[in-house]
Formats: sequence, structure tokens, C-alpha cells
Amino acid sequence: MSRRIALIPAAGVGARFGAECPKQYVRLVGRTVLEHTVKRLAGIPAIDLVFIVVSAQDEYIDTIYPSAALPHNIAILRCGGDTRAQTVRNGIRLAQQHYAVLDTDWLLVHDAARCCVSTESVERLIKAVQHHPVGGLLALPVADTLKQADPAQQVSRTVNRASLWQAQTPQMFRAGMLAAALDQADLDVITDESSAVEAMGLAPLLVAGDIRNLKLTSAQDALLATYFLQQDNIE
Ligand SMILES: Nc1ccn([C@@H]2O[C@H](COP(=O)(O)OP(=O)(O)OP(=O)(O)O)[C@@H](O)[C@H]2O)c(=O)n1
Ligand SMILES: C[C@](O)(CO)[C@H](O)COP(=O)(O)O
Repeated sequence: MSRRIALIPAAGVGARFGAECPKQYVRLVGRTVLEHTVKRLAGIPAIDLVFIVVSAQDEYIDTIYPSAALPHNIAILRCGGDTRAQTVRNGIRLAQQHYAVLDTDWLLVHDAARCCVSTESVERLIKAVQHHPVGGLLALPVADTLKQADPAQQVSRTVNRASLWQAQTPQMFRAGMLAAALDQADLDVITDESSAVEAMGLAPLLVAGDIRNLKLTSAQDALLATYFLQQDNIE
């Protein structure tokens, strides 16, 4: 029976966010961003195991997850890379070597920085993708009119948005397929797992996500994330 395993890349430095620590360790509504993300994924019954991938130099992770107190379904992999894609590739390799992850197991790769992801959206993704031959990802249809800029930051054209979606995470693929796709990809260039799979000529499924699953990129995103986290506490 294939397992469903969340893999959380959490080895970024958060340069655009500009906090004193990497953004996954910023505290919002009583916990760090990473703890919110992990709590949400580890609490979903359909997810068997959660890997957190941090950099080998990470000085924060032990303070929030002391190894002696780690729940049985959470493991920390200290093998982050210089890019998100390298972190994911390194994490999958280590998980295959030390945690008996099989090629047929499903991996749900989810940004540490998307700390408001909902159980419903992850369950929707799993339901839609578990019988799909390729895999898929949460995404949002583009809602605004899109402009392409020229070098002077003037509009060169309006882009037809009819078939455009914004990629979110989790992105769900079989471990073997994703490892093979990442082995062939330029890990300095690709920004998500789907891109690597698409480059093999395959077509991942787009599954509608929701706006609460925003990624903390710049500091102003924390305002909205705080609101969503507080709402979830009330419900
Ligand atoms: N070398 C990297 C870079 C990013 N990430 C993770 O990938 C997710 C999404 O990346 P992004 O928002 O770009 O995070 P940062 O790289 O930290 O941000 P920035 O580009 O502003 O430095 C985050 O959870 C981040 O920790 C990672 O694990 N390893
Ligand atoms: C994977 C991702 O969350 C999809 O939107 C996103 O690409 C990651 O952020 P980055 O800034 O591109 O690394």
C-alpha cells in the first residue's frame, strides 16, 4: 500500500521577507510559521509521515523540535540545498536511503512558508490525484487582468488569462517519478516540482486551491496570514 508523505522544504533564508531569522521561524499567532505548517499537515489523517528538510547549518530547528520530543510521524532531514529544488531533491534522496520511501509512495511537497494551508484543500488534492497517472498540484485560476511589461515597465501587451493558473503547494507526485524528474531538471532554474515533471512531457493535474494558502514572500504577507490563522483558531 502506497504511503502519503509530506515533504516540507524549509531551508530558505527568506531574503525577500527580510526578518532577523529565516521566515519559517518568524512567530505568528503563538507559534513559528514552520510549526503552523507542520501541525496542519501532520494532523491530516490521510498523511502518514512528515519530513521537514532544513539546511545542515540550521540553528533554530532544535529549539522548536527537540529530537527527543519529536512525534513518531515527523522526521527532520538536515540536507537543504542552495535552491528550493535542490532542497527537495536532497530530501527525497535521504528519505529513500534512510526511511524506506518507495518509488510508489506519494510525496506531497509543501512550502514551509505556506502556513495557512487547509485540511480540506489537501484532502481535495489527494482525492483528485490519487488515481491520476502523473500527479498534480493545488493552484488558483488567475483572477486579475495580466499585463506583460517592456524594459521601461510600460505595458507591451495584455495576456489572455483564460487558461492560466497560479501554482501553489502541496504538489503531489509518486516518489520515483519525482526523483527521476528532479535528476533531469536544472535545479538552479525550476521553481516547483510540477515544472520538472512537465519537462518529461507529462501533464500534472491542476486542482483548485484557495486564497488562504498564500505563500509568505514579503513582510506584508504576514498580515494576511495572521488573519487567516486567527480565523482558524476561532472556528
Ligand atoms: N534553498 C532553499 C530555498 C527555499 N526553500 C524553501 O522553499 C519554500 C518556498 O521558497 P521561498 O518562498 O522562495 O523562500 P526563500 O528562498 O526562503 O525566500 P527568498 O527567495 O526571499 O530568500 C520555503 O518554505 C523555503 O524555506 C528551501 O527549502 N531551500
Ligand atoms: C513552489 C511555489 O510555491 C509555487 O508557487 C513557488 O514557486 C515557490 O516559491 P519561489 O519564490 O518560486 O521559490
